[in-house]
Amino acid sequence: MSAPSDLPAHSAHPLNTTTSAHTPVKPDATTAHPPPGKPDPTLESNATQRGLAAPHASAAAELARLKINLKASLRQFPDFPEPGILFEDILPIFADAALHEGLLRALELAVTKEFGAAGKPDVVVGLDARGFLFGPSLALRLGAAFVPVRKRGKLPGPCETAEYMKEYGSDFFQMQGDAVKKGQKVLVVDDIIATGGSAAAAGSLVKKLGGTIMGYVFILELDFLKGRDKLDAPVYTLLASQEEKTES
Ligand SMILES: O=P(O)(O)OC[C@H]1O[C@H](OP(=O)(O)OP(=O)(O)O)[C@H](O)[C@@H]1O
Ligand SMILES: Nc1ncnc2[nH]cnc12
Repeated sequence: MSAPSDLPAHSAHPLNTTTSAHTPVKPDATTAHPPPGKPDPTLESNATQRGLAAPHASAAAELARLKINLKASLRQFPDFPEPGILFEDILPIFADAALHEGLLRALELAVTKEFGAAGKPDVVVGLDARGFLFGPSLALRLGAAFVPVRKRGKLPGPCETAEYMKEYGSDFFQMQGDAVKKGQKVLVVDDIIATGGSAAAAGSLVKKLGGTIMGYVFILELDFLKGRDKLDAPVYTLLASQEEKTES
């Protein structure tokens, strides 16, 4: 049902000897990053903009190259937000215009490949808060509407509510009652699937509103938590991560 990422999980290595609990650790990058704001010529999307696209490069090759660049940019912070959690920081992607563009291109290619047979989604549903970083842009590229799932108390008007457990604690999600119309095809997107509690709660809200879930799309997956087992529609993860619980 799902399409596992084809990149190996990395192990985290401290970059320096500072002992702060929240010092980032970063995998050994295999690719040199361009400075922030400078387009990375290895990203086909930028090459295309400059008229340099390799005409014979397939979508699969482009996706594989984008994934390598994206993966190399991620950082990990041990013991955040609490002891025992190795926090995966996706924000470096958004701090670099070429990586940001590369993420959207990679997701567009992946969604078309993995979910294209089911047609175009009517709605992309993004989860509060990191699903908002790329959900609206992806929706635009796919020609779909964007609808947020928010933490409780943030949305006006009649709402549906679902309580859920996540890797660190419990919370409540809400959607506006008219945000998804009966029968609309919905793609649920978020940065990370850990225990799967957040995504499952979002899925339950979409179904309460009458939507049909085409699938779930994540940038990263903490494989060892088996979160995808909580989801009853196809799951696609762009980049693999943390196959086993890491001692920090
Ligand atoms: O699979 P799960 O165990 O449910 O965990 C995954 C969720 O946890 C994080 O969000 P968080 O609630 O920390 O909120 P934030 O996006 O506002 O930081 C992440 O962005 C996912 O939404
Ligand atoms: N380990 C983790 N890193 C970043 N976000 C998360 N959400 C749940 N678990 C997480």
